Amino acid sequence: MESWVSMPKVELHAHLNGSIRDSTLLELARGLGEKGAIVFSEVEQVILKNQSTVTRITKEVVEDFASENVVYLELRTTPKNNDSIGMTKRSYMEAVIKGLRAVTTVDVDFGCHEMESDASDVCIGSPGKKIYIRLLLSIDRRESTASAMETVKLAMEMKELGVVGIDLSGHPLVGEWITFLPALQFAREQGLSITVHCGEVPNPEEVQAMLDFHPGRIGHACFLDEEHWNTVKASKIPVEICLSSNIMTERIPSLDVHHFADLYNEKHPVVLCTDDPGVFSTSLSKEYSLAASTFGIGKKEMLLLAKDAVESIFSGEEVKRELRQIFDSALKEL
Ligand SMILES: CC(C)=CCNc1ncnc2c1ncn2[C@@H]1O[C@H](COP(=O)(O)O)[C@@H](O)[C@H]1O
Ligand SMILES: [Zn+2]
Repeated sequence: MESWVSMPKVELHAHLNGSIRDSTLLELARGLGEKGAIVFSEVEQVILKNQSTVTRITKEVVEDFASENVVYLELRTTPKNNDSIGMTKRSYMEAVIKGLRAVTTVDVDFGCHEMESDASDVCIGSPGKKIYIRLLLSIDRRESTASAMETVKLAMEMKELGVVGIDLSGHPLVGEWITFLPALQFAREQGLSITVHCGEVPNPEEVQAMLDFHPGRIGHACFLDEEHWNTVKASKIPVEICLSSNIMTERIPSLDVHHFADLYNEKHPVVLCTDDPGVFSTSLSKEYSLAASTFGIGKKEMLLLAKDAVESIFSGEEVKRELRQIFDSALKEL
């Protein structure tokens, strides 16, 4: 395990509230009583209680990813309104940003070089270990077009704080693509990148509509037919691969039939990700270890796979260049 932990890695598909530390989740969930299995809706209620919890969770999630040598993290979260406690989508996101600023174990770069003012306040920490954090704001499939649009507008206003894109997630059986399309189109026009949870359940019409939109990346891609795959491959849309998530949610019956193998063999851009490390008791290092042992991939090839993920990030050329250097030095040390 140790070599997978020490290997530099890029994480592009992690939901903030699916990444809560077990110990923190237990502490927060204690109030839920002895109910056994913890379900998202209940956890969400606990999280929604106050913004200092959001700040704490964010700080810990970033520190946990940094501790396993994730050097670039695109963290996604759904901005939430909760009238009863005076939480707005904006104040929720402010609590997230506060959490990024509270990180102490590692230097956090969240795009502060793009800040027009107050740069010294944003760029904190001491020289040494560094993690790039960029944010994706998620639209939940339960949301209306207006609510989705509100999230996109918030994302635009937060570009200077490291927001680089929009994600579409939530229960795959809820909501219609047509509801989210106007907001996603608007996001693209405004220069935001887009990733969508695509084909988590069989829904060929929606998968086709998503691919016609040509998102910057797609997540999961468990239920794509041959024609869909031809489109994905021809247009080189990178696929966020979440092995443990797909197995534990029974989207894929077993790892040996997972589409990762075909995509990897065809040199299609794939990025290993955790999805919800807290929910699926995993980590990015564990996902690397799992992929290596299941598909018989050696250390060097895994490091090259991690390096290739750099080409699929939503940050610009400057960040990519710096990340490539990190991987090149790691490759030299192998
Ligand atoms: C059953 C399960 C966990 C499946 C994993 N696959 C997923 N598919 C779609 N949306 C998801 C998934 N995991 C997390 N999310 C989204 O991420 C949210 C939690 O993170 P956040 O509150 O956005 O910070 C969930 O409420 C849900 O909207
Ligand atoms: Zn996901």
